[in-house]
Amino acid sequence: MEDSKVETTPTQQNGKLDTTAHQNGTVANGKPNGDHSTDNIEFYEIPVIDWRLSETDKPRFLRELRDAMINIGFLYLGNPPVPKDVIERVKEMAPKFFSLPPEIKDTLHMRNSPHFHGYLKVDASVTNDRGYEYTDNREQFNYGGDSYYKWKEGDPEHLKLRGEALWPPEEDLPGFKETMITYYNHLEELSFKFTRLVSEALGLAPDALDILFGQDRHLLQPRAKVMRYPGSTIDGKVGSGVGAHVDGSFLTYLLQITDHKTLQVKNLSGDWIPAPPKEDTFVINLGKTLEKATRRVLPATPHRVLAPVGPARYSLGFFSSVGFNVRLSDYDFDFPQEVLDMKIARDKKLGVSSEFQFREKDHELSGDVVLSRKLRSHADVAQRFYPKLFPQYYPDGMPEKPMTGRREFK
Ligand SMILES: O=C(O)CCC(=O)C(=O)O
Ligand SMILES: [Fe+2]
Repeated sequence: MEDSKVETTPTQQNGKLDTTAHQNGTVANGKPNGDHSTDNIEFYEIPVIDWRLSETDKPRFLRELRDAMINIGFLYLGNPPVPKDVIERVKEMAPKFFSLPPEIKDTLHMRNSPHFHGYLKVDASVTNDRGYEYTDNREQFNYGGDSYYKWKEGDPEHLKLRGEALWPPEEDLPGFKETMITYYNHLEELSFKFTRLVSEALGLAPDALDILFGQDRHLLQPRAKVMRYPGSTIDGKVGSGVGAHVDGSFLTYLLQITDHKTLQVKNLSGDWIPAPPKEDTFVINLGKTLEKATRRVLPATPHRVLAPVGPARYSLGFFSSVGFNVRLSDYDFDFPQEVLDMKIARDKKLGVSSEFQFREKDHELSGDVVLSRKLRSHADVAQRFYPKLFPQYYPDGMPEKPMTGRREFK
């Protein structure tokens, strides 16, 4: 989506990839040579915040969380409260999806899901990132939980967004559905707990942000996605897994399944920093929905994945989001001056204005905003399941080629 695309300005140290290191499955460390500031703003490493501190030393946990969120936008959550065996099982199971025969994956294609769940093939879109032409390259399996609102005639169209995922037949991948849903349920639980800590870290009451979720968990829009990035070079160029983007989510919880060090995040100084997998952690990043809900106290952070050269990389994302009926512009949280001062200091250092302006669509129901992004990205689903809306989005009919070059918003 256009508004998730990231304009990048080449700088000396982020201008070129170290392709030698990349061949080995690693990328150049974004650190410039020589001295550099290690303060929170020009960060060169993403902090690990240990979940256990939230029980043993909560003030420290909240302070670390606040600093990471306001000044960085990315963090590792160490020792998250998800049973280790659940994580081990999902790491083993998730990649198996992609070894299913192509005809089975085809029956599970997203074009068969009114809820935008299911399989998407390698996307050959090209992202023009920093003047380099990268070819995006990944397969995905999108899914949701097993409890959801059931759409009925007369309901708003956006309520169709949440519904049953497309699962492979049990005999073809025994245990897959159960493993993926168990993981999803744990992540959903974590996302509620973690959001309360985010609220406290920002100096609000623990339940202040809950209002964005409403009362009914069936009317929320979280999603999960398993990703496979095949090793690639195209015409001698380094391939891209997914080009620079920010997530549309509230918060994203990422499990890096393989050892590749090809996830990179962009720091506030404009440098690309590696976010390598770390044992017993999730990478957490802030999405555009949270950025808007906090009027950019918490900015969404650009990131990208380079394609590995060699064995495929696998990852699993959980994207939390707000209720269908929430209008982001309705909320103006009362942050303490200390937090606002941090935001102002950050913006000053970055040379950007601290003024925040909503766009027109932020006054719409969040369900409609999300549906609109999805319809734009998936003309085939729009045509089949949203015939009333299709002509509005595609006045010239079905586009000849699938939409490419778009970054999908979760
Ligand atoms: O695969 C990853 O590590 C990150 C994927 C990502 O950024 C996304 O799907 O939004
Ligand atoms: Fe992302």
